[in-house]
Amino acid sequence: MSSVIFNLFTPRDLYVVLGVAGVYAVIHQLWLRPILFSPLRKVPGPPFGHFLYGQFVNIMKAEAGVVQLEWAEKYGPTVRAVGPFGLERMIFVNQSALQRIMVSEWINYPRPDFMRNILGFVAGYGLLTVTGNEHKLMRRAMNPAFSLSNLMAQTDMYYPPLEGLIQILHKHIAAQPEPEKGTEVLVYNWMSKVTLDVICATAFGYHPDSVHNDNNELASAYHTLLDMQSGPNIAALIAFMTLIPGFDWFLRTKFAYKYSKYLFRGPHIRELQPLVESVHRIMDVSQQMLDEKLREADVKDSETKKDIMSLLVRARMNDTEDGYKMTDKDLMEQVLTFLGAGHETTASGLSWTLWLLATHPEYQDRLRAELLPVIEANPRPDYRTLKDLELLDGVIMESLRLFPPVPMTFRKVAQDDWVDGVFLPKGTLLYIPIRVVNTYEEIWGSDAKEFRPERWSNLPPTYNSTFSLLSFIAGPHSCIGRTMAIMEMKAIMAVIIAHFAFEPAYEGQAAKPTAAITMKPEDNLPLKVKAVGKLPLPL
Ligand code: HEM
Repeated sequence: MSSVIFNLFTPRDLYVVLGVAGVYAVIHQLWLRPILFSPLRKVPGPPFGHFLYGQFVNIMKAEAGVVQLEWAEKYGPTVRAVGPFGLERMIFVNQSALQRIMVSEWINYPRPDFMRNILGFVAGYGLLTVTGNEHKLMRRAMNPAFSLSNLMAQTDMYYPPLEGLIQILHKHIAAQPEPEKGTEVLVYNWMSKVTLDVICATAFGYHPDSVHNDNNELASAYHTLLDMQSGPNIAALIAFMTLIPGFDWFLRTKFAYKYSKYLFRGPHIRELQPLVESVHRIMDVSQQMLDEKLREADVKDSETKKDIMSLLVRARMNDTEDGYKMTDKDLMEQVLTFLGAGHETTASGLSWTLWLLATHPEYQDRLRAELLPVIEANPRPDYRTLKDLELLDGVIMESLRLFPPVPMTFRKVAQDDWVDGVFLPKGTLLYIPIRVVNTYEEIWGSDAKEFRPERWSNLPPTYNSTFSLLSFIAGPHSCIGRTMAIMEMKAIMAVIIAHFAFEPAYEGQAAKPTAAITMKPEDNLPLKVKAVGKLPLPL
């Protein structure tokens, strides 16, 4: 047979045929499939866009979620858009679709590989990356550490770093030539230090004191990592992770760390050097924290420790019904996950809350009036006290709604399925529209984009407690740290607003959210801060 083919075609002819087939495959992937053949081509949505990058260019230019919200408002709750290299993505806003994707059929909608690789590399191959049965078992093992009783017992741990910040800000202001005029601070940087100290205390019983210590190893490594978070850098990382199998694993090796200066040179790749270095520095400190936990586990008084890792290490010693046990390696990945998932998200949430209060002074004054008597009575309010403060609750929830620290996430279709009457072929990419749903007029009303904390005391009839606020998403992969994050934000906001007033740093200042994995302020949010009230300085 092969000799017949060789008699018909010369090797040159074969090269030509292969070349033509290759060119056709590229044209098919880039244009013919999305325009003519894809089963999704008739779903309403924006035009094709850039000939190579589709709508990706518009997405990258805008704030996270804004373009997608415009599409949902223009084309309806089911939207299809073409991304880079002809790859389509679907957006579903309706509750029925979100219910299927995130809750009832969640196993058929895992996180896509590129996302798991990136998350695994920067935030550990733990709960954020596992899926299916492995996820069920891991989550079950971790749930008790996030129980309400444990969170209530941890509230006290929020205050030492916060009180350190209060003292530093008072000193800064007092040192100004005209203290009554206040001083300018980079709000995000301070919130990031406080939340790093809080997560280290609550998750590991470790006290880096980054609020006082500018050179703290962990804080400076995160600082480098977060400074690199930009749309183009994330896009480049996605491209590397998709095109080079095992690339995330390679970046984690000691070899990549040791030779990063030589390996990562040249355009688009040089950003990998600080990234690899900071991830390895974070891994080194995480390993030290874990070693300490494992040593402590043998000590008798470790029974009294309430931090999350102590609970996980102790739980590992007991037999479980399903026989699931975390290995030392699993525990190490969880350390990275708690640091990655629980620190910067909360810092961004707090920063956006202060931005909203700085630009809505009437709410700031009302909030302070609610908080002052509480903080005067007890400078370290407990869980129940914080939970019952109505305006504080409205302010935090409204901030998480308008500026969700994770503005979107992705899922892929594992097996062909139908959602809201649309056939989704295996492999289709789904954009989970967190910020879109949070500000969708059909759910929230015509003032959906406005900051109106009182709406939380009188929610619209279209509101659904699981699917109308997606800041922590829904279903088995929803944020395990949700209650902890809200509590921590409330405690920090209560004390800060009782002590200080915040104003925009300059006239015409605008919010500048990054369009990367998390939505932090691009300029680290400069704000003017002034001392208010006559509360005693924390000891
Ligand atoms: C305001 C703060 C926070 C926000 C907005 C937030 C948001 C989210 C979102 C949207 C997800 C789902 C991501 C996805 O599936 O693609 C998630 C998952 C997760 N979050 Fe959070 N988070 C916050 C704080 C925390 C804290 C404090 C912790 C832990 C101490 C934490 C730990 C996790 C973990 C482990 C997951 C993975 C859950 C799973 O797949 O089972 N988060 N978070």
